[in-house]
Amino acid sequence: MSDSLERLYLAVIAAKDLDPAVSRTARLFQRGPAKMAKKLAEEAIEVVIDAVNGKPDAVIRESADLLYNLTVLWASCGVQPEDVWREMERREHMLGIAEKLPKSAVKMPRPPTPRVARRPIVALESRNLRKRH
Ligand SMILES: N=c1c2ncn([C@@H]3O[C@H](COP(=O)(O)OP(=O)(O)OP(=O)(O)O)[C@@H](O)[C@H]3O)c2ncn1[C@@H]1O[C@H](COP(=O)(O)O)[C@@H](O)[C@H]1O
Repeated sequence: MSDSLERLYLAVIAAKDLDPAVSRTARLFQRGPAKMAKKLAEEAIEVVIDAVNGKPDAVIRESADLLYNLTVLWASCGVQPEDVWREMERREHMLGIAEKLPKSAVKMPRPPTPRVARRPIVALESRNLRKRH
């Protein structure tokens, strides 16, 4: 999967300076990051709608459009696919470490003890009390 995304990213980089009249990618670069972000968000919503409506074939097609628009946005903000893979590897490594830790080593923080407001202690001594007659 990462190979095909890298090829797509390179195709996007190669197309971004073409004539906007013939290249959708060049058109997106001409319109700028806000337009790219809008297209990405629209594709994400289409994926979500198709998934909720139980249309896996449409989810596949819209996911391919989503990934195309994601690579366009990466390219526009100077993010390379390797940067994303590196972050994914970092997370995988961190989770691997967490899985290997013995359960006893993982200390759960204690819930804070509720603080009860104390009333001042007043000594009641009967000899100081005046008797009512
Ligand atoms: N991989 C893709 C790719 N995936 C999806 N898309 C396009 O993105 C569209 C999704 O956006 P929309 O649903 O909004 O489509 P639309 O409504 O028909 O189009 P617009 O209103 O946005 O013009 C799809 O219909 C595809 O045409 C892609 N366009 C280009 N590429 C690749 O990008 C590279 C550069 O291509 P050009 O941009 O054509 O130079 C080439 O390698 C292409 O294969």
